[in-house]
Amino acid sequence: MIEFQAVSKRYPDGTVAVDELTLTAEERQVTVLVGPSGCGKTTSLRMINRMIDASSGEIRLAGENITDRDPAQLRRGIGYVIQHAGLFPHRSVLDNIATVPLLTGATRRAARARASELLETVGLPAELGKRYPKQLSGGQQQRVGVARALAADPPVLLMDEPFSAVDPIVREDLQDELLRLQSELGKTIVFVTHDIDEAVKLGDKVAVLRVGGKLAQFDTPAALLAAPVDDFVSSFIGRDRGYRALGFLDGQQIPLGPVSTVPLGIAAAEARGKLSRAGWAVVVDEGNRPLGWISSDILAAKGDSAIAESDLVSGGSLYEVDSESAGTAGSLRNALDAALSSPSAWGIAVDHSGAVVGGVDAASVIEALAAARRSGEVPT
Ligand SMILES: Nc1ncnc2c1ncn2[C@@H]1O[C@H](COP(=O)(O)OP(=O)(O)OP(=O)(O)O)[C@@H](O)[C@H]1O
Repeated sequence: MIEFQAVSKRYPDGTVAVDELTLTAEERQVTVLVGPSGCGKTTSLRMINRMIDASSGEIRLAGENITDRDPAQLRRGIGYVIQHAGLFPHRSVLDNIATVPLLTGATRRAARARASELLETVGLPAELGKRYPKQLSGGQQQRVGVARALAADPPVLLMDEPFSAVDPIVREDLQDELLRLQSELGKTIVFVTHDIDEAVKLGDKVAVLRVGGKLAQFDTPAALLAAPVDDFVSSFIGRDRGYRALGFLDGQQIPLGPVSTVPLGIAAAEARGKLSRAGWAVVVDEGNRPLGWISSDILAAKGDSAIAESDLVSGGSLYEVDSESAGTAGSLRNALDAALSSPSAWGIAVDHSGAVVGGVDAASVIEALAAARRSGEVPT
């Protein structure tokens, strides 16, 4: 656990970068510091490993004031990942990852073995170990940066805009990977970003800072989206917050309705009798997994021939009712998106094997939201 108690940082030129910051980053959780440029995020992060010393206040790590610790020894328990990975350009990937174990007395062989293991942990193929950083993509370099920070198995990980320099798709992959890693490793992570979407996706708790280094709000992502404390926070959170807040509400209370399904290859005449009242059916494979939609109009044009894949209208997103993956799967947002993106306006609900278990429409998602509000599950 990392506790900031009334911590301030005033630089020699008089700039107050952090002003009386008080917050606790809980053990084994991801705490995100987010806010506009210059609000003191990096300064706050670097005070934790004493790359910057606070001007006043106290930071306690596992109950101990960090100023009582030797900075070098303190940093051995704290991994640090930065934008552009900060890799040594003239060392191979494996040697980059092995840096800290070598410094702390591991043999070359043990350090390299640990480095290979970590390459796999962060999802990189072993053969990349021999390359130099510039021979990797930006996303791969960031993964190596994470592996290097994990090499000494530190309980605490500080991450300063680690994914900002990569394109949005790679960035999402890296975020998903971090969530997966975190569910296995359970580090105490403090993560800095200026991107509110990244903050609410990754954070167990999110601290929104305003310029001048003042804490505006410290809350769970769900509470932040549902009830921003003031205009600054709500404008920083931005558009669509009502929709994004649905991502934190479990869809389990939505009643699933029946969905008409027909197997691929069935004769059009037979399928006609199985359409829903609105004139649609989901075509499924032998595992009852959805392949696409068929409508009365399409069937009318088919006469008596069998339904082929080329006849299908592609479906929208799927509502994954019992997904264990990180992210918004299984949430009201997932359900609403499935309904809104479906050609029939009826979202397909699937189980963990991808098989159809029912359908969901937008109205029942809205009703589930209203029920969550009545029960106080949604902060107001
Ligand atoms: N060494 C320094 N001397 C004087 N002022 C500094 C110094 N380092 C940072 N600052 C100022 O302190 C404030 C906070 O800087 P910091 O880098 O912590 O912000 P940040 O929120 O991480 O910003 P960004 O998102 O742009 O990286 C800014 O006004 C910055 O200009």
